[in-house]
Amino acid sequence: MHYRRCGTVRRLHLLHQRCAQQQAPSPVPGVQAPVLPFARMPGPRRIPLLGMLNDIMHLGKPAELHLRISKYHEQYGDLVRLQIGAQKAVFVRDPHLMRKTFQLEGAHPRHPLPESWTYFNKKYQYQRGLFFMDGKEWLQARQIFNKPMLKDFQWMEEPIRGTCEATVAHVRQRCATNATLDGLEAFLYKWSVEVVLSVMLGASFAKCQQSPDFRTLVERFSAVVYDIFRCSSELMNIPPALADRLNVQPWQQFEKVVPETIRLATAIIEHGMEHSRQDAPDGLLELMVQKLDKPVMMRIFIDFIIAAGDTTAFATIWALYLLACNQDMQRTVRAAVHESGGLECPAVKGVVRETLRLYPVAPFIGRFIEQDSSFGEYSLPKDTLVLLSLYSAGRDERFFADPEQFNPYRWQRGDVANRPASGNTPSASLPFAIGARSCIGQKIAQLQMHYLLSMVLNNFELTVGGDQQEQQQQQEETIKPILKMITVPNKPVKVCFRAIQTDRL
Ligand code: HEM
Repeated sequence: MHYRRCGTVRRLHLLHQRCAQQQAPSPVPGVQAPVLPFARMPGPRRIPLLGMLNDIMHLGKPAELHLRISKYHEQYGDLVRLQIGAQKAVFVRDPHLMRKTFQLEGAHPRHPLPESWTYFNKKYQYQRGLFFMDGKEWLQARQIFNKPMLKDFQWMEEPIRGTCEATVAHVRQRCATNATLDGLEAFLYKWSVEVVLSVMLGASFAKCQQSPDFRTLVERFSAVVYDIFRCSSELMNIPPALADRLNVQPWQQFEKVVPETIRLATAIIEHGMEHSRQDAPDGLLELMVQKLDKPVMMRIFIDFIIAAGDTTAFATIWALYLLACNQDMQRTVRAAVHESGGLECPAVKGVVRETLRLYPVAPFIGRFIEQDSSFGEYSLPKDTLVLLSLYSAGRDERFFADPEQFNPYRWQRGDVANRPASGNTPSASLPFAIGARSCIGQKIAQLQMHYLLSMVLNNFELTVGGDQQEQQQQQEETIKPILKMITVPNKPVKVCFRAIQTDRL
């Protein structure tokens, strides 16, 4: 599938780059380039009288923020200064400065939080998990999970593989009569929730799954976690205090589903603990029970599931979509999976990296800067919010050759043919962030996506949009990424899974 940057925009971009180069202070060997004041950083002008209203208007529809920011980068360059309400903010597209952002985050990195959640947490004095913690409390909790989840994570392979096998068997059943898997989002949500539960409970998860009560709990739990995503994304369009005051429907629903999630999560944990293998505990829950009080354990557990649900489900939808739209590449990757005989061959890893480059689930990772610093040629005041423009950087031809092309092989070392003259720049795509506060679920997400995609390629041929060629073309042409907290398709993606003869999973 090709998306091409329009010629005029590209010309404007090159023109701007040239102007920026001309304006930049000329570097004299041995002499540090002068640091320009923050106020000189380019960006759209703020009209003082309109203040906040102007900020909101020039940012446009929240669902299209990634496009608006891309336009600003075309217009102003790799750094764009913006005032968002009272907050000084900078959008950055340059890979070197994106990495530098994580060096400026300090020992207890702070990131922006979704307003609907912070409002809700405050209203109900509700304590949350890792994503919402700060300072020492965050660091203490985080240190418990770094080693088992990011460093020595091999123990997670078995439970995750088991859950993916069960999911693919389920797809086979459901697609036996109708190749289009209806309700793909909800289906993959349940899979994400089950994967995290299998990591939490270890081998006991399969045992718990034999109980119909437990299965009903998990089913219900996945549904409410999905509801949470739906309401919070609708609440993006309205300040939460106003949503609460007007008692709008998504707010009412939000207030209903959050306590329900807690109730169900408690029931699941209690069931899991009751049935866990006391002789050989092998899940994360065991470690949490040893190291954390029950209330803290609960909130971290629930937040793992909330963080896992939408991110992995939608990243996988995008991966399936890209494979389904690119038939030749799909066949090549399938052949590579067959040849490797495993579930994590470089081609499949490339599919995941490529998917997250084109559709970064979190398109604007943010960090508040800990102290006055220099940033490129500018100074950056303490507490400035730096936002990484992952969507724009991932589609920039300076960093990726033929950037709109889905090419999982560009990530393989030594693949000279697919490298741009200036080289591929992997650090222009940081979908899980880096540094002390990067995604704690990165390995879970990667393992589960590698396994599921390999199994799917072994078992099915993927197409989009239904049986008719016309329907397929329509889906390819009209599916666009929009922001609903994370990057999602603007309408449901229809993927057809046509079973192929195989003796492997
Ligand atoms: C494709 C899937 C995923 C992507 C792209 C993703 C991306 C991210 C990113 C970019 C962050 C950093 C956000 C920031 O600092 O502002 C983050 C944080 C986090 N992620 Fe993920 N994530 C994914 C899956 C998961 C999964 C499966 C889990 C389950 C454990 C998870 C749990 C978390 C948690 C708890 C945090 C907060 C960490 C902290 O603040 O210390 N994520 N994720």
